[in-house]
Amino acid sequence: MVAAEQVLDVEGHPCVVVDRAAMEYRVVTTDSEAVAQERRDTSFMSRIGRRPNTVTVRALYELSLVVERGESVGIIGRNGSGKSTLMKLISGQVRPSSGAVFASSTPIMLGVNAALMPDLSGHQNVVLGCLAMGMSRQEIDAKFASIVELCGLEDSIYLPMKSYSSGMASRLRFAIAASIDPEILLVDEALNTGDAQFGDRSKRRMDQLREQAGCVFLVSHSLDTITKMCTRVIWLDKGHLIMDGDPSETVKAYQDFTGQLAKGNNMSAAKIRDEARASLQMTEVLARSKMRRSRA
Ligand SMILES: Nc1ncnc2c1ncn2[C@@H]1O[C@H](COP(=O)(O)OP(=O)(O)OP(=O)(O)O)[C@@H](O)[C@H]1O
Repeated sequence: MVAAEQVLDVEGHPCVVVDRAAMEYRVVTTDSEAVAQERRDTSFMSRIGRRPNTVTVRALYELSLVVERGESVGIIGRNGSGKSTLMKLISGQVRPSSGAVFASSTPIMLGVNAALMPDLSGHQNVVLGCLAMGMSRQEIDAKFASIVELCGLEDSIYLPMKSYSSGMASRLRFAIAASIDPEILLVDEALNTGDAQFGDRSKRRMDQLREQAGCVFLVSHSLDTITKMCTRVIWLDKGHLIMDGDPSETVKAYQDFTGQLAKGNNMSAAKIRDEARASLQMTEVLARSKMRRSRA
């Protein structure tokens, strides 16, 4: 029930608008009881065309967000809460099962955007990856040396990708994605691997990109990093949006929640989560860029 509502006029153009987006996956399972339960819970009509041994995984329940230029949005939550799914929806890697996601320009997800070809050399993959991000051949030639320097693969850049270790491949992927200055930058820290030396170099480039970007989304399990770097924090739990607001307040509530869970106080943890969710200001996206927020 709506207790109070307010209309927000969003100034200028938002960078990202998530409009009632939800994401569910159909997955094969060997748990016959789960399949039977799903059959009991769903209508015959909705099961037409589905494979019989599959169940639905709800990665993200309906969620709306408006992110403006200048915002640095941290996304926190336990394992499996939907953080990477939200990032993939924003980057366009996957389409929502329902709802829509709009972006003012192509979002760049550091580390995973480039789909590399194992039979091609690192050099050829740099060219392909950069072309795919919309760069011209001249721009690629001009940036090639700095890409190689960033990934530190001077000795193997002309060798086939299939001869790279997984760390080397992920460094190349990062360097390709980091070679353009995106307006919308997505960083999923869990996806970035590499040794300590690369860690320093990639962090410097990430800081640079963050400063230049219009808006940044950051997934990290380091709450310190999130508090330091973000102007707004979103807490997700089991696919539900729990909190969306001030970094210190949101991180504190999340820490209280996980602290209670760690002590085995599941009821207290659930209370913290439910109270946070009860005071969440829901965003509703209205036609023609008018956004309305109402307190649920
Ligand atoms: N491709 C997929 N197919 C089926 N289920 C998926 C897929 N990707 C994610 N899921 C499920 O969706 C839910 C959310 O996953 P997601 O990766 O978004 O969580 P996360 O918050 O990023 O987790 P983590 O902190 O462990 O990286 C999980 O239950 C996961 O099993």
